Parts: sequence; C-alpha cells; structure tokens
Amino acid sequence: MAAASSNKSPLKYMPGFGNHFATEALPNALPVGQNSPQVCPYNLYAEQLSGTAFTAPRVHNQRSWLYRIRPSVCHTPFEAVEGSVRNNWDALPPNPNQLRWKPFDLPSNDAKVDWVKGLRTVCGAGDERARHGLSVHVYAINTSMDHTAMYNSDGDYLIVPQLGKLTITTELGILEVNPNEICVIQRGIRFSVAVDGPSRGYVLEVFGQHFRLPDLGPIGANGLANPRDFETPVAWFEERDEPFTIISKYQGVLFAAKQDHTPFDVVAWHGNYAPYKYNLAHFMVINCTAFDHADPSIFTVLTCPSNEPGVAVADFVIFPPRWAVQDHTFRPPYYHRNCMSEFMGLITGVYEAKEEGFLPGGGSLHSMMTPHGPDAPTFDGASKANLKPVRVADGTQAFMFESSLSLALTEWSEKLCNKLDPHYYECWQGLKKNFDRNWKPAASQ
Ligand SMILES: O=C(O)Cc1cc(O)ccc1O
Ligand SMILES: [Fe+2]
Repeated sequence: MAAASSNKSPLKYMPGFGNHFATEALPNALPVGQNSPQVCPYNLYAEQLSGTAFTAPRVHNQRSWLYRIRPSVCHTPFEAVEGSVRNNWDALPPNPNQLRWKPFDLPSNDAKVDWVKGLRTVCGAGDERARHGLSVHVYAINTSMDHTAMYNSDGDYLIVPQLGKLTITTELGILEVNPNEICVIQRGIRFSVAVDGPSRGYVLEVFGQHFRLPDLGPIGANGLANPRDFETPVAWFEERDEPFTIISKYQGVLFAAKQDHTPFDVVAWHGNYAPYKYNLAHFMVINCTAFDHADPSIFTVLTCPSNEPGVAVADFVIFPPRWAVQDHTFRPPYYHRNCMSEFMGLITGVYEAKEEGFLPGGGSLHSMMTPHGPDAPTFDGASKANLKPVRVADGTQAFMFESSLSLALTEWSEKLCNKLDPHYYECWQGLKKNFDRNWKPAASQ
C-alpha cells in the first residue's frame, strides 16, 4: 500500500518512554485547552482511544485523543475470516522437552504472504478473554498489506524483526523498524505492515497490562533501556477514499470489516497511548565485573508485569554485545531449571551457550522446570578458557521472552512447520562425568 510512498519519508519521531505527546500534521489541528470541542479544528472528529480502564491509577493510566477525518466506527459488520483458527494451544498434549526450531521458512517467491497471513503462533498460555497471558508468534512474509489494516483486540504486540525492514503505518504515525530494533503496537491501534522483500521476525503478545521499563533499584536513575531512546512517530495522515479492509483479531480469531476510506486519517493526536520503537544498540549493559554469572534479568529491556510483585507475565530480555571479565568463573549461562518459561530467538550471530545449531531466525523453548544450559562443546571450552577480558556476543543479538506462565505449543509449531530439531537433546549427551573422588584443592587455593 502507500506505506512506501514518498510523502512518508523521512520519518520523524518524538523521544521518550511513556510521555504525554502532542503532535499535529496540519497546523492548529489539536484543540486548545480541551479534548472534545463542539466543533474540532478542520471539522475533524474527536475520538478517545483508551489503553487502560478510565479509573486506572494515574501512573499507569494510558489513553490518547485522536482527531480524524472520520471516526473509526464507519465500517460494515465484522465477519470471521475463513480458516483463521483461534490461537489454539490446547489441541495437542503438553510437551515438556527442550525444543529447538531451525530457522522458520520464508515464503517461496511465487507465494504472496503478508503480515495477516504470515503470522504464526508458536506457543502461549492464558486467555485473551480473561486478559491474562501471552503468546509467542513468528512472522515470515514477503508482501505488503494492501488496502488492509489490522488491529489486535486481545493485547499488545512487541515485534522483533530478524530479517528485513518493516514499515508500519499506524493511526498515530509511521515507524520504520529494522533488525536490531523493536517496536510495540498496543491493543486496538490499527496498523498496516509494508516490506521491501522477504522478512522474518518474532512477536510477543501480552493480553493483560502494557509493557513498561523495569525498575532499576540500586542500579540508580540511569541504565539498561533509557527512556529517551524510545521513539514514537509524529502524526501522519492520508486522505484516501478507497475501499479498505479492517482486520480485528478478537478472542484469537480474525474478523474482517469493510470501509470506503483509509483508517490512517488521524490529522493530530495527543496522549500517552501510542506505538514506539527502540534500537537495541542503545541498551546500556550492566554486568558482573568481579566473578560469577549474573542472572539474565539484568538484561531486561521491557517487562509486562503480573499482579504479583516482581513476577512478569513476560519479560523481553536481550543478550547484547559486551565484555566478559569475571575471574575464576564459568562464564557462559549456568545450567538451569527455571520456574519460568524461556522462549529464545536469535536476530544475528551466535549465542554464547550454543556454539552451533541455534541459528538466526530459529528459536528454542525451555519450558517450566525443563533443564537446559550450555552444550558439551561450550562447557568444555569455557572450563578451560583463559579468563582474560574478552568481548562476548560481538555482532550477535539473541533475546528471550521469559514468562511466569507455562507455555503450550500449537499444532503449527510442533508439527506443521516441520522445523523442530529432533536431535536437539543430543547437544547435552556429550557432557561427560568428570567427577574425581580423589580430587584435592590446588595448593594455591
Ligand atoms: O540460555 C538461557 O537459558 C537463558 C539464560 C541466560 C543466562 O545468562 C542465564 C540464565 C538463562 O536462563
Ligand atoms: Fe535458562
């Protein structure tokens, strides 16, 4: 669609996480001193988009006021899209195994696959209707959405491109998101995804609260993902009286409605409920400088909390390039059994706990209490390594969606995609018994 058209470039963003923004694409389009004048500037319609309950505490309250050519309500009734099955992770029996997927297939050249068709659910837990839970998806697409916009009634999408730039036109403005950047498109916001070619990535969807920055505690006022590095697009609109399809994902099912004009007709908006992007290269890494391996929570970019303090429905965690300097330490990730579920993906490079087999565009799932950790070659190498300061993960970006919920697989991810690596468990079979009953501490210890 017009997402590639020239009047969209260069894109402009406003800095800051959770700010109250005010932006207008035409001068004086925002009403002054009130939200809902009897007649709005330019004869626009005023529409509030609520991201939290009206009565949510002020610190968490999110809403925006949109001033648009027509209100969103001008469309035909929604009808279920044929074949758009619910994200059903209850179809197959549970599977507690360590799982690894080879890179998910890109569409073949002769197939035209857009975001709506090319988004596949890998695993999830919870219930959209109860607004508690999450799901993990991957997308593999090669075509821009044409005269089509989507919104997610069920939750927020955190999008992690792995291959190819996404140009995402939203009601509140346009974002360009490249690999090593992420973006968040919240519940209800209509958007249309355009691509330049084959594109692949990962999506974390949360049904309850919105993503927020983790508290920093003793780290202090600065560090990890700094608020000013988040970017929200300025208002952008088009005036196009052409047929559009609006897709709503509602309770896990896709519905389509028609309208005779673009949904991207918001001339001005203000508020704090708006999409944003973030460049992972801006993450200020904090890590051990003495000994031992810090828990990966130190690399949390964004968190979606549950109602239990300190326990996330989902954390988005990265493993960014950094120095490893710890003395007398086994430096890679430790062997681990977790009361959380760990879905991992690789944007580029090689992950420090798996020297081979975990590839960009693939994934892994280590479910609740399922043991995992470095493979045999990594253990051998790290046990013998010279512990001088070394760069870790240069040119690499792995990430984890970590959840306190127990994730279940879809039929697509376990069977139909045909990417599960049946040999994954073998990477630990070479871990030998090194136990020596007659071991003595070295004289110097
Ligand atoms: O590779 C993993 O399993 C993720 C992970 C990384 C780390 O540094 C420590 C614990 C952990 O679960
Ligand atoms: Fe782990």
